[in-house]
Amino acid sequence: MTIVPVALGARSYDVVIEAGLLARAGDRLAPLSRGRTMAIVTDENVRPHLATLQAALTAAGVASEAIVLPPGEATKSWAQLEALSDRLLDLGVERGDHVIALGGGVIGDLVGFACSILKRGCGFVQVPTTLLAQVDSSVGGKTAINTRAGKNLIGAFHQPALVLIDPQVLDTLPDRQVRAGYAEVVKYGLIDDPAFFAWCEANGPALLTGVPEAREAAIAYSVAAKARIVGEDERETKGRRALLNLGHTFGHALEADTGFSDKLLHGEAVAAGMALAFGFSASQGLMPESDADRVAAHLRSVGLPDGLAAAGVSGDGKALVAHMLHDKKMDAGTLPFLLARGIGETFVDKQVDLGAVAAFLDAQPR
Ligand SMILES: NC(=O)c1ccc[n+]([C@@H]2O[C@H](COP(=O)([O-])OP(=O)(O)OC[C@H]3O[C@@H](n4cnc5c(N)ncnc54)[C@H](O)[C@@H]3O)[C@@H](O)[C@H]2O)c1
Ligand SMILES: O=C(O)C(=O)C[C@@H](O)[C@H](O)[C@H](O)COP(=O)(O)O
Ligand SMILES: [Zn+2]
Repeated sequence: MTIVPVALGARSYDVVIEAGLLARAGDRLAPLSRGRTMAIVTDENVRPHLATLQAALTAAGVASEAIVLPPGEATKSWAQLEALSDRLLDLGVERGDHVIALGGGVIGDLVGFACSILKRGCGFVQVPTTLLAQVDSSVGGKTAINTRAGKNLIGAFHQPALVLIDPQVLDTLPDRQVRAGYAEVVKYGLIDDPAFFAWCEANGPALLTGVPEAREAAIAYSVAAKARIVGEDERETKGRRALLNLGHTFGHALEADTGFSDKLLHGEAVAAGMALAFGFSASQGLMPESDADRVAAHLRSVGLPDGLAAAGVSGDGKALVAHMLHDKKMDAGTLPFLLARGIGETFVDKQVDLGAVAAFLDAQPR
C-alpha cells in the first residue's frame, strides 16, 4: 500500500493506493459516513465496481444509495449537474456528508462540482476507476462542467476528503481509455522530470498491457508529482500549477473542434497538444527539433495522436486559436502558454504571439 498525503492545511487529505482496495474500502469510508446512508455517483460502465463498493460498505455496516449517470464527456453538462443536484437533495445529503464519486474524470469533475455548491459545499470522496482519473483528475480539487463556450468553464476548486485508488479496477477499462490516461502520465515527465520520461519510454508498453508493477509504479509516481505541485499552488495563482496544463491549451481547442465527443478523448487531445506544444517550442528556436521528435515518436509508438492529423482535427489555425481564447489562464487579454526548452523543462511564456501559433498550426500536416 502507498499513501500519498496532499498537504493543503485544513484541506489536507490522503491518497491511498492499493491493489484490491475497492473490496476493502468500507473500513476507510465508514468514519466519513457518520452512520448515515452514503450516496455513490457513478456511470453505467462502472456498474461491476459499484457492486463491489456497495458490498464493501454493507460489510462495514454502511448503507448506500447509487446514482448511475450516462457515460461520456457529455455528462459534464448543466443538465446533468441540475439532475444530479436534485437527486442528491432528494436523498437528503447534508453539508457534513461525503458523496462518493466512483468513476473516471467525468464523474469526478461533475460530482466534485455538484458537491462544491450543494448546500454551499458538502464533502466528497474520489474513487477513480480510469487510469486518467487515478493519475490526475481525482487529486487536486479541480472540478467543472463544460459549456457551449468550451471546456471546464464553470467549476470550482473543491478538494475531496479522501482518494481511494484500486489499480485492479483498470482490468476492465478498454485499451483506448488506458492509452488516453497514459498521456497524462507522460505529462509529468515532460513537465520537469526527464528521467521519468525515459522511464515511460522503457515501461510505457508494459503499463499499457496491464503489467501490475508498471501500472502501480506509474500511478504512485504521478499522484506524488501532482500532490507536490498542487501543494505548492492549490489555486493556480503562482505559476506552478499551470505546468499541469502542459498540452491543454492546444488540447482543449482540439476537443472543442471535435465537439467534446468520443472522436477525441481528453487524454488523446492532451497527447496531441503536448506534441504540438513541443513542436511549437522547437519552431520558436527554444529547443532542438530532436527533442520534439522524441516526444512525438513516443506518443505515436503507444498509439496516441502526435498532432493534428492523427487527432482528426478539421479547424484551421485561426479557428483553433479562437477556441483557445476561452482558456482559463487568460490574463488581461493575453494567453500564457506552456512551452518547453527541452524534455522536462516546461515553462510558462506570457509573450506568445497567437498569430505565430495559428501559422504554426496551419503548417502542420493534416
Ligand atoms: N479535474 C482534473 O484535474 C482533471 C484532470 C484531467 C482530466 N480531467 C477531466 O477528466 C475527464 C476525462 O476523464 P476520463 O478519461 O477518466 O474519462 P471518463 O470519465 O469519460 O471515463 C472513460 C470511459 O471509461 C468508462 N469507465 C470508467 N471506469 C471504468 C472501468 N474501470 N472499467 C470500464 N469502463 C470504465 C467510463 O464509463 C467512460 O466510458 C475529462 O472531462 C477531463 O477534462 C479532469
Ligand atoms: O490539475 C490541474 O491543474 C490540471 O491542469 C490537470 C489537467 O490534466 C486537467 O485536464 C484540468 O482539468 C485542466 O484544467 P483547466 O483549468 O485547463 O480546465
Ligand atoms: Zn488533463
